[in-house]
Amino acid sequence: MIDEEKVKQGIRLLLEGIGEDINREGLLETPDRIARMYREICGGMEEDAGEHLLKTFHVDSSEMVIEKDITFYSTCEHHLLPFYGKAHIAYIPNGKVVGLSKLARTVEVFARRLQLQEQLTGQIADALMEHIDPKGAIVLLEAEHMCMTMRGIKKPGSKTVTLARRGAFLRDPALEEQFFRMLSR
Ligand SMILES: Nc1nc2c(ncn2[C@@H]2O[C@H](COP(=O)(O)OP(=O)(O)OP(=O)(O)O)[C@@H](O)[C@H]2O)c(=O)[nH]1
Ligand SMILES: [Zn+2]
Repeated sequence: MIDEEKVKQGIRLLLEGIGEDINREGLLETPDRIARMYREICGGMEEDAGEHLLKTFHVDSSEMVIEKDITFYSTCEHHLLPFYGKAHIAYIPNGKVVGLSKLARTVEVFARRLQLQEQLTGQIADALMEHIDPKGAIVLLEAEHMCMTMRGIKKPGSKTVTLARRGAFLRDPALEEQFFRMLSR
């Protein structure tokens, strides 16, 4: 549960820490605004992916389903700076599928937390395995980390690519190849 009062106190301290005047006009509402913003960008902490993956539809096919180019924004737990990019998800149904929007909702649940990209990728794949019980799932994330671009090493344009394979995607390299082929079409 996000404690907005604590976030506000923290932001006031941060502003004082960097030498700002917390009483100047432009900053008066900033602690309050940032507390509301954290409720949004860390809102996934209060959500369970299972709620979105509850409703399933029966299918006879066990052909791969891919949802690609899902834009996501997350926050790096080391620097509290954004990392953002595209998520590509595929799974092989085992008698049931979920509504397509629910794949993007699953990405949102885990992206709207303080994260590591590798962990975010794995959590999405694990949620699909747990709640849809597919034959396999694979998640590819490509993202730019602001902590790598606007500060520190300063490498704008560098992309971090992470992959999580589960079930049949671990056992059968041909499935992984099919996923990459379909992504690049
Ligand atoms: N593996 C991984 N590392 C990340 C992620 N986001 C940020 N990092 C890295 O976390 C590391 C933190 O390194 P530290 O040496 O503790 O922090 P730092 O002194 O700010 O490091 P620099 O960024 O190199 O200036 C950096 O190398 C970041 O690039 C992520 O999602 N996954
Ligand atoms: Zn970072």
